[in-house]
Amino acid sequence: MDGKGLNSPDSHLKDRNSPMTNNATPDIIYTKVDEAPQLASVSLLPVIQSFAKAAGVSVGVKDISLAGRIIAAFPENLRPDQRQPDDLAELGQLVKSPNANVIKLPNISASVPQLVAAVKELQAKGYAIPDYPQDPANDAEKAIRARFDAIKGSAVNPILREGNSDRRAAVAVKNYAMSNPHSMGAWAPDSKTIVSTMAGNDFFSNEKSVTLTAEQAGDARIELVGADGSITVLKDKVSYTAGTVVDATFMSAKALDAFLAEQITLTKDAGILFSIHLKATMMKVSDPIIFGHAVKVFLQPMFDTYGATLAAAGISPNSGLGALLDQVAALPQGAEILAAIDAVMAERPALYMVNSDKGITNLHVPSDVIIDASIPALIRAGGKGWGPDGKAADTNCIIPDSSYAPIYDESVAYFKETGALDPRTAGTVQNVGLMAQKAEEYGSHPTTFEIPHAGTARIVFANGDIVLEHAVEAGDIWRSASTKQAPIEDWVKLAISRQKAEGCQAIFWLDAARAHDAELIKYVEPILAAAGVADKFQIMTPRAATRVSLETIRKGKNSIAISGNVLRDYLTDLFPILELGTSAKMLSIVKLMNGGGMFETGAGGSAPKHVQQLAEENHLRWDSLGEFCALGESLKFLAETKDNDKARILGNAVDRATQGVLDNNKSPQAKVGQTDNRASHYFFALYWAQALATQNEDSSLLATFAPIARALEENEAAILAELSTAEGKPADLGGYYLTDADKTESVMRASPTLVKILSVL
Ligand SMILES: NC(=O)C1=CN([C@@H]2O[C@H](COP(=O)(O)OP(=O)(O)OC[C@H]3O[C@@H](n4cnc5c(N)ncnc54)[C@H](OP(=O)(O)O)[C@@H]3O)[C@@H](O)[C@H]2O)C=CC1
Ligand SMILES: O=C(O)CCC(=O)C(=O)O
Ligand SMILES: [Mg+2]
Repeated sequence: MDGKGLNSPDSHLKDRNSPMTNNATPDIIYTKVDEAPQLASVSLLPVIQSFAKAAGVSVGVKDISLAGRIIAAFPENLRPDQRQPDDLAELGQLVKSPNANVIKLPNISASVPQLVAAVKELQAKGYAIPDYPQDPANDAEKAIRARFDAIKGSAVNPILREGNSDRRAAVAVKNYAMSNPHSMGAWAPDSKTIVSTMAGNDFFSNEKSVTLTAEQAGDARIELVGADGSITVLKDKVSYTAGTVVDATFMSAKALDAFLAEQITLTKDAGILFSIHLKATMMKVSDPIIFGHAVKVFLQPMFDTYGATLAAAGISPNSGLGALLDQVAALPQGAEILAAIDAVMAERPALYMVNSDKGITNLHVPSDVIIDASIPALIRAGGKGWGPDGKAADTNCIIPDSSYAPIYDESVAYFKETGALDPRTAGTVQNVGLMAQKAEEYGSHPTTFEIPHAGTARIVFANGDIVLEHAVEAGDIWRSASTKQAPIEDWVKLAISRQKAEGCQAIFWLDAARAHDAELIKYVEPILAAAGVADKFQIMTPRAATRVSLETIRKGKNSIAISGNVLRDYLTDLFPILELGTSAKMLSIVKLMNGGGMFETGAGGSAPKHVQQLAEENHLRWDSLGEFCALGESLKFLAETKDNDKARILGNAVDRATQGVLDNNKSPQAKVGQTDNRASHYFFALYWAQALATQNEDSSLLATFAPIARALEENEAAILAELSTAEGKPADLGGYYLTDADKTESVMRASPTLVKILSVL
């Protein structure tokens, strides 16, 4: 793709996006993202657009990629032809309108190393984007840094997710997984794998929470009162509405460091791998700091000697060992410090590896090990992580904060006791997640602070009330999160309707002993009682709910986990990865609170490993099943909201095509020579056209698609041959964050025969 917005006048795909040429909002918005899902879109989107166009449905594109967002943030630095509009801001408005119908693919939530790399690539391509100021020295740099900070981490999802989350495996997908089980590692009862978490002085144990009265609502201030009474304003204005649940908590830096030091010793003594699992992208302020502590404590003897030198050179451990090694190498004392690092590493426990062939450790990049995907993959593998010797080994999974660690601890304990889950017979755990309007920790970015000096951190509410305050020390990580009343009520109602639809077990994963959860329970119980459905639901701590849910699905039964935002994220990778092998196949619906719909594709990420494989051997293993499911839902939603019968027929045909891809085993596989993403899109198009050609509800659609189906059938061998000619050889995409449009197109649309057949529509 080129750097221009896909809806900008000269953008490459624009010419084919004819529905975008008129000014009306397209019926459906598809998102341009990054990495593997974006590569897949270059092949799949033209299929979708041409089929939809033939049915009078327009599909437009908005660019929410990392590169696109960076370009949109610095218009004054760029030539007019390089600029592009702020599509994310536009989409952020659209999702608040009842007309919204968005298909949202996973985008990069960038860590600092990813952001820096993307900027470097753009600069090399002639975009005069400023450098990311690691340590802003003046107001101008602070302003630049603020723009980058708005792009960093989970900057897209919190803006678009104006509704709560309904994630589950479509019935066809679950049935397929049961009859075609993925491999599961065996769990040994004597596995030494453990989950370790802080015993106190963390976010969980320090949490305080309050539901605001009308008097307390309004503009509040967050401040730090020093021992001498001096007041440092941390945030001068946060606005709250009545009924909002506001939490405040902190993690003690001293307690964290002591915990990490203990874990290093414990891991070494146990002879297992050391691994830390965080969400440095979604918790973009707190978790990179925690990650930095881990890097620092791991390398403590080196920091004791050279810490001041590193600090003077502006080198922070928060960006990870990878960046630190690069920066240290450039120092005059570089060789000496690198030798000191090697000496420390030799004494430390072996590290869990991201890529043992390339020497990339758990501590290299804060966004390489993302807890929602990393721990489930380890559990799926029978509790094994990869060590530096390239061999699988038992692992200490360190999750500093204890709020959510119990779900993994209980899973590990359960599988040690009972052995791995059997995907052939397991039921499913669906999720209803509280997520709308930046609920809970999701929205805590602007209200998280690394405390500059000892004192009392507190929130002063509009009427002067101070109900949330903590004695803190320098370096402590203090954070406040809030959850509005309307999203909470909407979430409980969504849970009621999902439970009614499924008729299965439904559990609110809430801990009455946790301050925040206790406030939520005060909302949940009366709503359930008023609806007369209290007996259909249970409320359990996350640990107890984990055990009960695992026992339920082991019996082949189903459960609905009704959870807060972080657990939504964790559970919608954990259960799918165990049940289906991956979370990419999930149906992920966001019922927008103002009436629109957003259909996310899968529950996972942007699979950087897959891009690497494509570049090395021109095989893309990305599975677009999530996109197929989202497309079907989006079309059916369009049919309902706009009373569009053709959209309904198109949507039902998508479901049949998806079923066809599954039944005929046409999903991508891992190796060169096997079906890949592009070939699976051909089969999807074939089955979609066949479904439209064999329905009897709309004769014009039948007339349009019968010849298309025939042409696709007749040219199967030619198309597959064209798609596979380049397999096994390197593929040049002309970039990573900003790939070259023509090069990417020639890789991803490698069958001229297929392109020609679609061009008829
Ligand atoms: N909603 C969003 O926008 C999300 C974005 N992200 C972003 O994605 C990036 C990578 O995150 P990470 O935690 O590594 O998670 P990913 O889900 O991208 O990757 C984990 C692994 O899951 C498997 N996988 C994921 N999707 C697919 C798919 N469609 N088809 C086949 N396999 C798949 C792959 O494993 P294998 O090849 O071994 O089968 C992959 O290596 C980060 O930048 C993160 O911020 C992450 C989560 C959600
Ligand atoms: O927003 C993000 O950074 C990641 C979101 C995610 O992982 C999810 O919603 O499952
Ligand atoms: Mg996730």
